[in-house]
Amino acid sequence: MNENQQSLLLESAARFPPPKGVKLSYGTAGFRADASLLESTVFRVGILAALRSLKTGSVIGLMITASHNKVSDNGIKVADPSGGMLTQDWEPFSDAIANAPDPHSLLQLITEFVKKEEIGFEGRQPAAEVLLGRDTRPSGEALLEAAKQGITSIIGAIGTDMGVVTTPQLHWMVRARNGGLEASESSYFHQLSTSFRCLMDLKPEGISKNGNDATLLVDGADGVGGEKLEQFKKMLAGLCIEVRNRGDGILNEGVGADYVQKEKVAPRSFGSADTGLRCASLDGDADRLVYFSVLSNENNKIELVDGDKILSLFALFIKEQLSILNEGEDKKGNDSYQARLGVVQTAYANGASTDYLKEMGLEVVLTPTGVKYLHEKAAEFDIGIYFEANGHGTILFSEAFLCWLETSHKTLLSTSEGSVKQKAASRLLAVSQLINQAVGDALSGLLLVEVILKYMGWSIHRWNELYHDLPSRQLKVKVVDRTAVVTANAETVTVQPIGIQEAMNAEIAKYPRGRCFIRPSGTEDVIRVYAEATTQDAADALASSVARLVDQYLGFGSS
Ligand SMILES: CC(=O)N[C@H]1[C@@H](OP(=O)(O)O)O[C@H](CO)[C@@H](O)[C@@H]1O
Ligand SMILES: [Mg+2]
Repeated sequence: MNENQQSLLLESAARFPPPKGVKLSYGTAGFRADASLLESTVFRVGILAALRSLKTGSVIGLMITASHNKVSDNGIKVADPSGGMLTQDWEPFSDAIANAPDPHSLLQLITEFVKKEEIGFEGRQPAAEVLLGRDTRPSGEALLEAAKQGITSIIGAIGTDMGVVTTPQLHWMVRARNGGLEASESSYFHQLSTSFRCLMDLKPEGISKNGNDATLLVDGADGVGGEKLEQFKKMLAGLCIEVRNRGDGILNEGVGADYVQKEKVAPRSFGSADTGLRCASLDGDADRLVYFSVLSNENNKIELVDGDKILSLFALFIKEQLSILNEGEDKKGNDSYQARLGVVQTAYANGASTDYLKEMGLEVVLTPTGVKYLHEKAAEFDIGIYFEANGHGTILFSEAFLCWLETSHKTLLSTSEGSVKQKAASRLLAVSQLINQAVGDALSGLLLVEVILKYMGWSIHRWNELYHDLPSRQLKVKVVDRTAVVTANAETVTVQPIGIQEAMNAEIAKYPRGRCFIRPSGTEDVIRVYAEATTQDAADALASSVARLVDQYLGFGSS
């Protein structure tokens, strides 16, 4: 780095002093905190994004959002060239610069990192480009400006403001730009609506209705997703959507996918008048989706159709299309492609969903919590479907498989057998266009659910009957130091503190089909406890006894 660059960094960093006594970490999903604490972090992540763009020679994304957190919080996440999450190799650097106490120590960290990563400052003009987006939080505009100043304190880097967008829209745009395509909201809406229409046109004739033609009611969490869907729904012929909570109330307060999934109650503006209808809920930045239906007679209680069931529905549909494509191919010895279809879940997936997927003959892989881990694993399959129980997930298609699919789609003969197969190939190609390949996306996920329900002729209730969830309970325990809990085997086993797993095993053994694990949260200062058993009382009792163990081993009275 030359002297001009160094003095520009020192001068601009001096305008964004970090708050005293606050330690931030990149965490499960970027930096998150009260918005008033974030200006300097966001400025510094702007520098990081510009460096990442220089290093990769590609466009990078920066999204200002705190997702389902309260409206006074905010946060920042980085999108890598593929549109996926920032490479985990750069997380320690992001933590280090976010916490550097003054401009000189910041400059030193940057200088060392640039040298280690061999980042060159010469070449193309502009040398680096970062796409910026934000959700509807009032603090977003000022934070976006701070991020822009971080970007432009790297000479030759520019920041392009994409305005108020959902998190998945921004990731999609980064992926599109790096693939040489147009990165705009209209091209995103165009791709989704075109592939949606294509799938609707390919649904089999004579499917019985089962009530799935009724209006879909959507809870927009009073955030960006509701706004966008209200705009977008006009382009979706054949689907009737009513969006509620689209920004007139307080973001995430008694609304949104996180609230609905964790509390298992209907969000604000939904009630007994909606009993039995098909409803969906988005989170604050529209990267999570759950479905639900209000139960009659019971106070705001719902039938929850969570991420595990969305995953199961997708897996069922994809598997069916693959078997149509491969029918009879073994006998003929043609160039059929045995696509590897796999599903990825975390330990939070309901045990009944994992059993169901295994019974379908699918390869099921567990990873630690956090989309970055699930996404990485899903990318190892030809078709990898991943979902967290909370509704974040997508389907990834390998380049090799898509290439084969496009070729066979073209060459399939228009014999009766060929046309059936050609339709299956068309459906899979349309799914790869509809479903966001960069990151979990509530809007594209919702369209795929809707089209599959239409294809099957299923109501939300029929879908929910795929399997019955085992009763479960989640608890949080405050401890002295949550890093004292160390887990292994995708967080299913606790290796530290020593002895706690054996004590947990003794509790688990008391309940038929009992399952329980603990882990430190990556977004809150707590230990999370998850328990599952054959009855709600048993799941509650198991969770409480393990929470007591956590408190004994690690709580404030333990030392
Ligand atoms: C049990 C649970 O829902 N955990 C969530 C939550 O992470 P924790 O590390 O559990 O706090 O937030 C993450 C980011 O949104 C999400 O990926 C994850 O699934
Ligand atoms: Mg979110």
